[in-house]
Amino acid sequence: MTMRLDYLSIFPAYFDVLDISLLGKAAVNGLVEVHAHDLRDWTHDRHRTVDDTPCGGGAGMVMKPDPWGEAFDEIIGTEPDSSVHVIFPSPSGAPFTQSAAQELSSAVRIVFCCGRYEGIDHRVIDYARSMWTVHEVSLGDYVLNGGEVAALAITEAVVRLVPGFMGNPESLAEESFSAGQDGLLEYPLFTRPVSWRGLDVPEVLMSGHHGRIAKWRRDESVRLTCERRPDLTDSDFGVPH
Ligand SMILES: COC(=O)COc1cccc(COC(=O)c2cn[nH]c2)c1
Repeated sequence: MTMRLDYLSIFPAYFDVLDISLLGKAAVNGLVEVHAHDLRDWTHDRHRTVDDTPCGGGAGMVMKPDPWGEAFDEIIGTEPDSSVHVIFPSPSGAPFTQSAAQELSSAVRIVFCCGRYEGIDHRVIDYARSMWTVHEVSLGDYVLNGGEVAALAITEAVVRLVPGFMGNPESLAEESFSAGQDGLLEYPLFTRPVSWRGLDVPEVLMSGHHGRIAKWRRDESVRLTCERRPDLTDSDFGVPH
């Protein structure tokens, strides 16, 4: 099953990068197909205008609804279809999580709508919700100039989970935030040389004692998670079970 990814943006060249890197292979072996579109192709004035001043006043500009609607008609269609996932990266979206990436990895079609300026006319989102499955998602509590970088990040998080994409699916199981890690942060990783610039690999990892190694890794994951991400620990988390 091929996953079709569409990107609507006034800077479609952001997505040229998807033709190389990890995604290039997926595109080549038919797992994923990528289509980037210039929103200005659906404007009709000489200046190819996509923005206007906000109703009710305020600073900055808002993206007009008309180009989005016409682009939707052509790219997605005019009939409702809940199997199409439309993603609006936005500072006011719901936090994007690994479980959201996991769910989206089984989608047949994902359309990324990259906002710029202060944002997109809200009726575009309302219209999209009446037609498709819409996700307004935030990557974090900071503001970017547009949704393109967020769309690339979400794409990578999703496509690497598509069955058949990753060479070694086992490596997915042990990552941070994956179920296999019980929602803990990943433990520190080491490889050869055993001694490097006066810094040594922890002895336990060279002991060949798998029970002790597993315990060291679990303890490190717990320590790191408590230190860096208290939000990920539930109330009695800190108490060893
Ligand atoms: C309905 O959606 C919109 O109107 C989106 O509008 C905008 C406006 C400016 C910037 C962005 C890009 O997203 C972020 O900055 C972002 C995402 N995660 N954390 C920061 C999107």
